[in-house]
Amino acid sequence: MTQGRVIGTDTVEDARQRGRLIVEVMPGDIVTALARESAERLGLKLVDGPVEMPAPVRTDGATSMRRTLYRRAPKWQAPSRSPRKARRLGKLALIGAGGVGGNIAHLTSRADMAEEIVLIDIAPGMAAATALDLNHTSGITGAAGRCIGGETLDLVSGAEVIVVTAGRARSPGMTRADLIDVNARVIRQAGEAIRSEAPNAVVIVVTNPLDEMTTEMLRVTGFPRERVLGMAGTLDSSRFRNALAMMAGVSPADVDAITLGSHGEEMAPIPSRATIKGRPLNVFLSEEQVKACVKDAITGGGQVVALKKSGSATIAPAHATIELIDHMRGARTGPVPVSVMLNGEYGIDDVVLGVPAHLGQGGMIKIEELRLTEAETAALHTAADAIRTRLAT
Ligand SMILES: NC(=O)c1ccc[n+]([C@@H]2O[C@H](COP(=O)([O-])OP(=O)(O)OC[C@H]3O[C@@H](n4cnc5c(N)ncnc54)[C@H](O)[C@@H]3O)[C@@H](O)[C@H]2O)c1
Ligand SMILES: O=C(O)C[C@H](O)C(=O)O
Repeated sequence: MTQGRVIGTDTVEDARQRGRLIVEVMPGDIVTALARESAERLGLKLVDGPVEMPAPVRTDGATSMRRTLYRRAPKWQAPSRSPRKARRLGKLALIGAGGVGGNIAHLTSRADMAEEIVLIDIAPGMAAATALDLNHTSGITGAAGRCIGGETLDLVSGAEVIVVTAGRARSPGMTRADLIDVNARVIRQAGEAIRSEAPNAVVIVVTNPLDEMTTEMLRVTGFPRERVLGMAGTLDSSRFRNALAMMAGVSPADVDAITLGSHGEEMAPIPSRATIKGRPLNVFLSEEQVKACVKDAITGGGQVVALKKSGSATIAPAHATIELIDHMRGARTGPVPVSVMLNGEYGIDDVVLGVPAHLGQGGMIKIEELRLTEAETAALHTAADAIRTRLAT
């Protein structure tokens, strides 16, 4: 008996809404014309395109599907993908060399991602000490990139990419929004130095509250929106995937999921676009279980804060920042969640919000507008309104 599998959409209605059918061929599948016939009967539009075959696919002689089927769903994650040939950055500057900045320095230095890594921190001696410590690893790692550290912001001069983690982290009982005043001052200082010393840089803001601080960085530097990005979506999406993988008892590499919206109370994980082993979540999880995973993603940062008592997560945020840098230097491709100023995308104007976008050497290339459910779209609008309100008060 032959089999044909049509997967990658939650429901037929969802597939209709998206206007396309996604077929994924897995090793060992027998592909027949059955899927095409079923699709046509259901009135679905098929989108032809190449499908990467993970392994040889047997066919039963039916001709219509062969090895080229339908375009794959976008992949939001790539934990197990082998790195493509990537560009090495020139000068990478890290403003803030604390928990997150120090981990970013470690990861970038270990992977020899930049010719020069400059750490800047107002804490006396701290950035210089970390830079020296990292240089001491080069005899083991063979990394050729040099690290330097100092206390003054003019060290950003000529940087190609600048990551800003300077500022206070929250303590138990605080929301990220509680940091708005204290950290806005830090962002203003950093932004002014960036504007004068590194006018062509792409800036990745990490400091919280993320969307508000990215807005402030845009305002102070006057840079185009393409060059001021906020990191949070890659972290929140990783947390969402981790929660789904644990709940379903599968490897995180089998989970594809994205989180959009604000990096705050109004975070918006997107279950309608999530898959496990290429299948909709409801194949593996109940509605209640998915809700629990959504909650886990939203509260993930707070859970770490509660456990640490002082300070917040540092390791996953550093990896999530590397994901953005990797997209910019060509080590990864495809859309990635990032906070950017919206100019009408998703029906939202003049607010920095987490959305999927393609990144390249000069920062953001293009925002990808996903078809979301009504509830998910409403969640984005709620997040946008909340950010507007916080910035206005
Ligand atoms: N966007 C995200 O997903 C995300 C994730 C984790 C942390 N964060 C945020 O990142 C920020 C840093 O977190 P952390 O854990 O690294 O904190 P941390 O306290 O370990 O490090 C912050 C560093 O900034 C330095 N600093 C403060 N003001 C400065 C200035 N004007 N110039 C240069 N350096 C300055 C401090 O000396 C300190 O070393 C916090 O605001 C935190 O909430 C955001
Ligand atoms: O939770 C925090 O305050 C830090 C960061 O935003 C995170 O999500 O880990």
